[in-house]
Amino acid sequence: MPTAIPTSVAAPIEVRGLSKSFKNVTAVSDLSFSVPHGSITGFLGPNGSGKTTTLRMILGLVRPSAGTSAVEGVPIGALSDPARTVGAVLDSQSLHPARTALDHLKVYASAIGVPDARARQVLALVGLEDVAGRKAGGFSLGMRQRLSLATALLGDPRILVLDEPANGLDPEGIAWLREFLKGFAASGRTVLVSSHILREVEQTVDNLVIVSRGALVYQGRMEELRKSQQSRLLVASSSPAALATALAARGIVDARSLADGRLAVTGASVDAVQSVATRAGVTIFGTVAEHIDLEQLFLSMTTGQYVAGASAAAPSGFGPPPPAYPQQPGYPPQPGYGPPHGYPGHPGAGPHPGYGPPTGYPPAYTQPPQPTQGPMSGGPR
Ligand SMILES: Nc1ncnc2c1ncn2[C@@H]1O[C@H](COP(=O)(O)OP(=O)(O)OP(=O)(O)O)[C@@H](O)[C@H]1O
Repeated sequence: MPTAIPTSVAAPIEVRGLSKSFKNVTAVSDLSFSVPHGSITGFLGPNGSGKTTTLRMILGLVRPSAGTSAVEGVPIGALSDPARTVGAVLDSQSLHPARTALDHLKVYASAIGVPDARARQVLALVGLEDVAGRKAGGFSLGMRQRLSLATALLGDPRILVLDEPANGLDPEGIAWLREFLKGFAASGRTVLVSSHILREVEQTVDNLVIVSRGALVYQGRMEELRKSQQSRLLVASSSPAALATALAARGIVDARSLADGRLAVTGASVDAVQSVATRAGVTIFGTVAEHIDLEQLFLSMTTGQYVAGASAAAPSGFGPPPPAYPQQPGYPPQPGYGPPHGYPGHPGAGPHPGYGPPTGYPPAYTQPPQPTQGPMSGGPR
């Protein structure tokens, strides 16, 4: 049985109307979202979309220009036991190169008031026990990432905040991280992990917050986003307007005119469109099925520069690719975000070897009072 993790009634992380400007740069703009209990929430957006700034505001390392953020219902500075509550990895480069992995962890363990023995425990959790005595300066990027993660785990936190942890990891490292995070969440804990590549975290996260230019463009479950991937037919015909009218009369209402004169029809088969066209006296010159995958959806939400995969296969003479794919119904930011109803545990995310109960994750222990230094790797900037 997993160790019971005491959870607060409040969401693990909640931000409301958060904004940050640096001189004339607006990094984050009126951002609101909440991270549900037990979720692995992906915080996604292109480079420069304000992810790091947001995470730093949540962690109390950057002062917001407006808005608030709360960890388990209170501003991070008001937490009575910050190291037990939240661990963070913001920058894996900030390790002392001359210090061994074990010594590095002991320094931080002492700073947050946990026993030295915890340093070896967390090294084992991240698979670095064999290099405990090696200097961090000689570590690969992947090993540094693991050591930073071990540092964040020292306080046995209920929440992990990770900024682009997959950066520079090879596929094996990414797969390891995925299993590690799933094990962490399966033990009832919560993860907020940022990335600029949806594909990188697609198989890891079960909840998403997507930002573009500092503002929210989507918040919801990964499953919902997956469901919204749909195919549409691009139909070239003698009269797109007449075809659209005839389709609408048969209940096929999602038909949009494209700039190249084709009609993009969702929710109908080629045969159905052909049959409606024939009855309406419209000649069909050609149809192309177009599938929208998650990455394209992500691009359309964050940059509006969706490139139609099917356009290359379109019959010649149909002009340029269609314009940006319109935003899906239900995607615009919705007011009043709260934790989704009936948020389930991660499907199939059971205990994993090397992490998670019953074998990997050690039972919680009582810590002495917290000193001044927090559990975050990398200091305030
Ligand atoms: N200390 C700062 N001073 C001035 N501008 C800043 C500062 N920190 C961030 N910015 C700017 O704010 C914007 C958002 O940056 P931020 O690092 O938060 O984005 P990001 O989504 O984390 O990007 P990346 O994935 O590239 O790290 C960028 O335009 C960045 O240049």
